[in-house]
Amino acid sequence: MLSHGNVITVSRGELLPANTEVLDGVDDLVELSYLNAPSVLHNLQYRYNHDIIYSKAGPVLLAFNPFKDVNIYGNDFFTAYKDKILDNPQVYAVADGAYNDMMKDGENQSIIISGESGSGKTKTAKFAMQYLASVGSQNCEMKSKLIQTSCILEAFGNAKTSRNCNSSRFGKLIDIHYNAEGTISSACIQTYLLEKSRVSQLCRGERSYHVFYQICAGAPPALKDMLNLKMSSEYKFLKQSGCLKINGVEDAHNFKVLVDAFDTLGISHQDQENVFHLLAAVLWLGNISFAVIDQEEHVELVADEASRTAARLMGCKIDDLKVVLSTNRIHNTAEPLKMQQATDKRDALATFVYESLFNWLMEEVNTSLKGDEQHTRHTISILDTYGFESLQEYELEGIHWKKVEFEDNQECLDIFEKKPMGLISILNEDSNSSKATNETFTENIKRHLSYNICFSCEKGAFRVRHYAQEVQYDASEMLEQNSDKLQFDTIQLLSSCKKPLNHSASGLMNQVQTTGQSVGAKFMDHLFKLIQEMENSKQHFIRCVKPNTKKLPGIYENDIVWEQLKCSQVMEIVQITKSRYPLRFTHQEFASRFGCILSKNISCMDPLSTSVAILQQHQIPPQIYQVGFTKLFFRGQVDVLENLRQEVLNGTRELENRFLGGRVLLDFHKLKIGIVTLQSFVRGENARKELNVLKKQTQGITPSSLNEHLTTVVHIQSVVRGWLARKHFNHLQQWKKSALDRSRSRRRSCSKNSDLKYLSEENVQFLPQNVEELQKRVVKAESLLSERDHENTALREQIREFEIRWLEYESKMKAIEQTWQSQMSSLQVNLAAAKKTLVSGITDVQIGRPDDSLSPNYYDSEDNISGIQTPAQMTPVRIGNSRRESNVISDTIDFLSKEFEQRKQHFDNDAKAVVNENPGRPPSKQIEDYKNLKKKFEMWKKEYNNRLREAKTRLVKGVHSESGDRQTRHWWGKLSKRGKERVV
Ligand SMILES: Nc1ncnc2c1ncn2[C@@H]1O[C@H](COP(=O)(O)OP(=O)(O)OP(=O)(O)O)[C@@H](O)[C@H]1O
Repeated sequence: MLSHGNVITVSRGELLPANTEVLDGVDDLVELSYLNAPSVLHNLQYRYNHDIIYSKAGPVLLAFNPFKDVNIYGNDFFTAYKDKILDNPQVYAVADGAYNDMMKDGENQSIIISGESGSGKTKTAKFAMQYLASVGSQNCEMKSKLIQTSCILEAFGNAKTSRNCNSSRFGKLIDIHYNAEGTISSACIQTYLLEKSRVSQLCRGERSYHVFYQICAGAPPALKDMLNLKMSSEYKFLKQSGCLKINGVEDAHNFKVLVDAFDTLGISHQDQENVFHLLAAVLWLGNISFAVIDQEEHVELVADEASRTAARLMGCKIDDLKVVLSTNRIHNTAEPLKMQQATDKRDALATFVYESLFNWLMEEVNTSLKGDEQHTRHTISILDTYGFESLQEYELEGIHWKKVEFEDNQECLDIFEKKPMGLISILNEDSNSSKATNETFTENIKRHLSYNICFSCEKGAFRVRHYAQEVQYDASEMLEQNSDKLQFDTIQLLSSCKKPLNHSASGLMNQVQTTGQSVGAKFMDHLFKLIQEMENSKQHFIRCVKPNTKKLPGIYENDIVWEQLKCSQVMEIVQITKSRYPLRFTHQEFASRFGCILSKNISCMDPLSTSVAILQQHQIPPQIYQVGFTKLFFRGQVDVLENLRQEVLNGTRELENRFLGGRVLLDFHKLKIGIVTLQSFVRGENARKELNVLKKQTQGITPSSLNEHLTTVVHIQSVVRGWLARKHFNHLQQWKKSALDRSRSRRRSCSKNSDLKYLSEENVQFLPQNVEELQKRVVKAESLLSERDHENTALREQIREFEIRWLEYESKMKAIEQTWQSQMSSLQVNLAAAKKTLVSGITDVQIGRPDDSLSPNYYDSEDNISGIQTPAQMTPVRIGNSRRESNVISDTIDFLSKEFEQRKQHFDNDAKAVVNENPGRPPSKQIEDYKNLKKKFEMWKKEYNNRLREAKTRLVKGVHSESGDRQTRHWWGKLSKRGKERVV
């Protein structure tokens, strides 16, 4: 049954009363009127069944693990909480509260997440981190890096346990640093106490670190070849627990996600390769086996695939590995090891390599998260450890309060941390002593701790009664486990390895060796540093609760939940919150914060009086606050005061803005006036300079000469104007005159029409009115004139073209004429020659000179080239026939000769006429005339040639006998020869 008292208890499986109060919409357990275990549990169950996984227990956020995806995260919810649209309990609300407090109060903040394994701490921390990364992320790169770190941390630091398939096997503190504007400047992740024994030892059904299974399943073939990587079932370290897979988890896919995260964080491919080498080396180290070599069961490393591959991947010689793992070097002598010792040494080496790798990776992650650290102002830390609250304060301050007793854990804590003889101190001392054994250690703790009521000791073990329950510890291996030392030869081996990460590992190892810190000492060191950090920040608590052990959604096990609430003392916290004064200010703080809303002048008042005066002036009910000696205590936020302060601040800001605005305006006007004055000075100066330049330029010009110039200009203007006026006048006169003439002539022709007289007079009178008309005409005439001008220009251009062509034609005609002339002269020559021959022939006939040289072929065929042919109408006459016939031939020749002269004259005249008499005739027409003339000439020439040939025949046949033949032949032969040489 339930019982109330100092400690609230509920027995396992007990049913809750049916009438327990359930308040729909009550987010905070503090609001419950019946604050007892059943009502608390009933309300939480009700909420859980309605998928409301977050509730408040005073200052603590209770987060129930839903074991399923609930749609309350992501961008929309982020915005809703950021913009205060939603304010119900949620991890985003806590993160937002921390961020706002940091910005408002300028204080570091911490979110402390606690809960048992599998309750959802890692998930909750991830959501908080995502919110804080987004709210302060103008730096998107930093945001994605921060989010990607979870993936690396989980791969290397999480494993499947019996309680949680993704259990974090290390503690972590995530520090997110912000600048004054609230933007992330950098981040840092500190990790604590990795469970390194998990590398070599696994409980049944559990797994080693996820990354081993991921690399075996997801490494690409080339990488697998390089590392000689097998399936996870081939490695002793992995297969020993009989669990290689997790339902619903894709190891191969997660390997790709891991590599992406490495890339996002800027871890080089070479470093990634080194990391994979060492992971494979750890797996192959686990497969190294030993063979017994003597009677005393000493062993030696077997040089097989496992040892060879492990040595290769670590970058050391297999012989060195063999010596280190098979012997212990003590004072320059190598002592052979037995099977267990050799196996332990091998496991220690593998474990150490993995731990060093983990630490190196964290350093790399932090290097990548380093940003603009110079501008860091404040930090929000996310931690998974529970905080503490001091209640002694109320008494010291003289505050009246209803004391809530809750079980003090100090006795239990003393067992571990009390100095000089707490468990950790004794453990450290004995670990450093060469004489200490497990037995002496057990004796020691029994002697020093038996006084503590929470401690009891048995043979080889001891028991501690913790707040939740009693735990038995096995003391037999504590000394060994507490020592973190590697043997010297192992360190030497690691230092000789070629893989760069091994060097950093050995560097880390040296550090451990020199500081000589044991596991316990390191733990305490970390713990105290953490507490210090938390104490210097404002804390926000999240308690994760696991609703069932089956890890299934929708199942709410009251006793499991109750145990967790009990262990975290949730009921006490709620009761304390209800009865306490969580909000407190020193009098100085309160007076300086709210002094602005006090109407009195506070300059001469002390802080306490000011605080009291503020409370009184604003009638704050005394039941919600108490005045201590140095501080004021409030049950909650004093909204009235906060709102008033905000109003005053807003008013002041407004006033300040206006004042500043007014000042800026004033300054602006002053500046403007100054600028205008300056501009006028500059313009004046420029004008003066220009004037000086002008003065210099016009130095030679005196005012009198200027006047003369002016007079001359005016005179010219008046002359021009006069001339224009006269011209216009003359024009008008002429027009008038011509109009009168026209009217007179019309009058004469129509004398009957007496009106014409008046009409002309009218016209004359009408003239001035027609000026406009005239002007129009003038404009028209001008435009016509300009048109004509254009036409003229075009015509001129045409004429020029014609002239050019004319010159061309002229030269052609001259050439034709020359040809003509030459043809004519050739004909003339022929004719003359014919004449001469004829005369001499006649003479020869008359004196009877014989000539045998006349050949029957005496005449050449028609001379086609020269066009010279035998004269036509020349009737051949036999010499000696008659005198009359020779006269006829002579007449014919004369006639031909005359005709030739006449024709020549005609053709010459015609040719000249074509060129000279009609120069306006287009050249093409002239060419045509020429062609016609030429045709005529050709026709005449042909006909003339026929006649000439005829005359010649007659001459040859009739008149010339033998002697004439020789002469003619001589003439024709010459003519023919010449004709061939001539070119027509
Ligand atoms: N808010 C949540 N929404 C959905 N599932 C959740 C939530 N919180 C926890 N879980 C589920 O519970 C599992 C365990 O959660 P988580 O790993 O965060 O527990 P833990 O407290 O960190 O455990 P450990 O201490 O062993 O690391 C998660 O893998 C996830 O399946």
